[in-house]
Amino acid sequence: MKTRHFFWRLLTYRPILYLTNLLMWTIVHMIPLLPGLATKAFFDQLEGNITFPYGVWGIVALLISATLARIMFIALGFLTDARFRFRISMLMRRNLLAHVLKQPGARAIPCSPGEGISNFRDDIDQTEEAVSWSVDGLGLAGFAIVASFILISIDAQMTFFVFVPLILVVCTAQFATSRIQKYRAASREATAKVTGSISEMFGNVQAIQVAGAEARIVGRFVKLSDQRRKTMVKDKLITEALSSIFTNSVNLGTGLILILAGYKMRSGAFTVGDLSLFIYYLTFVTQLIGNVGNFMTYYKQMTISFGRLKNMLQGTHASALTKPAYIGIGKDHEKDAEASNYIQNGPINEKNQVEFKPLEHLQTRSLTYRYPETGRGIHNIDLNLTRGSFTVITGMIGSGKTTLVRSLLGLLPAESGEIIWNGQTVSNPADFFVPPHSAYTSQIPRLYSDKLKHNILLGEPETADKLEQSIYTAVMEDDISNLQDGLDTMVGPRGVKLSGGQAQRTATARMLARDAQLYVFDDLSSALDVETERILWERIFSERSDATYLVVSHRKAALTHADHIIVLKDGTIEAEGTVDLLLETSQSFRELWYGENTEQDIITKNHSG
Ligand SMILES: Nc1ncnc2c1ncn2[C@@H]1O[C@H](COP(=O)(O)OP(=O)(O)OP(=O)(O)O)[C@@H](O)[C@H]1O
Repeated sequence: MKTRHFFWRLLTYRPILYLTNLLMWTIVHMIPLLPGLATKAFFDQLEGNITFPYGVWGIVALLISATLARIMFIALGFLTDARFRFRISMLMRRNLLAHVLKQPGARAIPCSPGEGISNFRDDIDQTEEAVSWSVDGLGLAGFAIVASFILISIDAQMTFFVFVPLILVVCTAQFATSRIQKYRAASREATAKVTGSISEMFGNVQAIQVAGAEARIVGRFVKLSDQRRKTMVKDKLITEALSSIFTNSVNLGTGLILILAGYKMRSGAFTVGDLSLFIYYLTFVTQLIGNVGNFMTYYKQMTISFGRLKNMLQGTHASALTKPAYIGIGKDHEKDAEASNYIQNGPINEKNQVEFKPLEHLQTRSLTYRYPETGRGIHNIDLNLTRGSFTVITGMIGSGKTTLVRSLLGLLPAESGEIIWNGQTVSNPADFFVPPHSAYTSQIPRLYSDKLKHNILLGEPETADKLEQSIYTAVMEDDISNLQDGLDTMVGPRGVKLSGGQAQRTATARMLARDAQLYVFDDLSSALDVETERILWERIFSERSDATYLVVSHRKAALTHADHIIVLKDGTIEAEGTVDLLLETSQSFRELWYGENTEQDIITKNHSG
């Protein structure tokens, strides 16, 4: 989609509101034609060139009325402008957020969270600004046409000198366009890097402290800030230079009018009234030039912002940004068919519309995903899970276990292959693999700054039985009784007030608080001791023996329960079968099995091999 199409879609998002806004600002810009003529009449009356029917006071009354009317229309214009611009920016932010939430979880945004925030804030503001400035065009053009007509009829030569600056400025602005784009893109990128760096620093304070890396991190931040300073100065400089060209070319025009008028008035061909009209209109021509210049600059800057917003969409058509949707303000939403659905189900209600199908058999055929950055991942994976089975995926570090689980669940977009649930292909795994079809605990638990209870329920209705049961199964009951506020304990940002094991079990309890056909665990062992993990599996089996399990682990506690084990190596299945079979046939499996207490040896061996 080209920038102009995007721009047009924004203009027509709320057509009546836009047209009302356009009308208000057209009147605001056209009204000055009247006081200009009244001022000319005032001086012509004083000079005795004309006789105005209501005398000098009639002219003064006309001037005051025109000014008051203009003030009123400016006020109305601001009201309509605010209503319009906030609607379009909210629509874009809403649609962008909905898009991010719909993306495969592990690839939701193509940049750091800080850069993402910068896209949401600055690029949308920039777009809103450009669209908002477009309402001045019609009124200013109308003013220019009528004013030129009047001025040419008085003195064509003088009129030329009024409009020379305008022509100059338009040419200069066109010439400077490529520079503006270049500097704006650089300053946006530098700002996004600084924001990204701040968010990374805040998110990793502990890692920075324990590595004693404060000085280096601050040094990097200073470097990024310095780059930003340089690009911002260039950006600001060219913007201000253009604006100064706009203003000064008009000043030049005024000077020329005064010199020319002096000569002409001496010969009596030009009246004081004519001069007042030229000077009066020139003020508005100044505004016209400034506004045209501003609009051109904002439009160019919007082109950059649009490019960055498209990048956030990761290949989805840019019309997704302007798709009409419920935005939560104004009366319009009541008419919006989506509104009631949205309020009940949230922005990604497709998930709730997938028909529930109890699991009998789950397969993957030739499932492949490679990370674009490294080309590593998984290749041609065939999985077979039957109802009630316990399948363990194991393998050395970096062998592709997490990638496999994420690709299956739609958290990564599979490059090729098929996922088949009860013989039917799952077309959109990200929407399908959620409760009640499946529940998932990731390797790194994601907790929110909220009560422990709310972190487990995460929006599920609070039923004491379910909460208690999931806490017990996740072996958390002792931890909760030892916490000062029990289930009401605030866990802090990202769960920092909990130990790694407590956070992992909170995430497990969250998963178990949801009824699901398939439970997927990605490596509980990273934060659980062997004994706690053993108890956890025992409780899970005694309470949910009918469910199906897919578990990433290299611990005996999980491997001994497995009906089927898959050994991954370099993203492909190296061996599969039961513990006994694999102990006989797979060297990698033997290393994992016998090396449980010497994991470091395996890591070293794997890396050196
Ligand atoms: N976000 C990423 N971008 C690029 N490459 C990645 C990314 N995540 C993982 N990889 C690469 O893909 C391969 C498989 O990684 P994956 O995380 O699936 O392995 P794993 O077996 O789960 O490892 P671990 O046991 O450490 O959890 C690795 O070589 C890794 O370097």
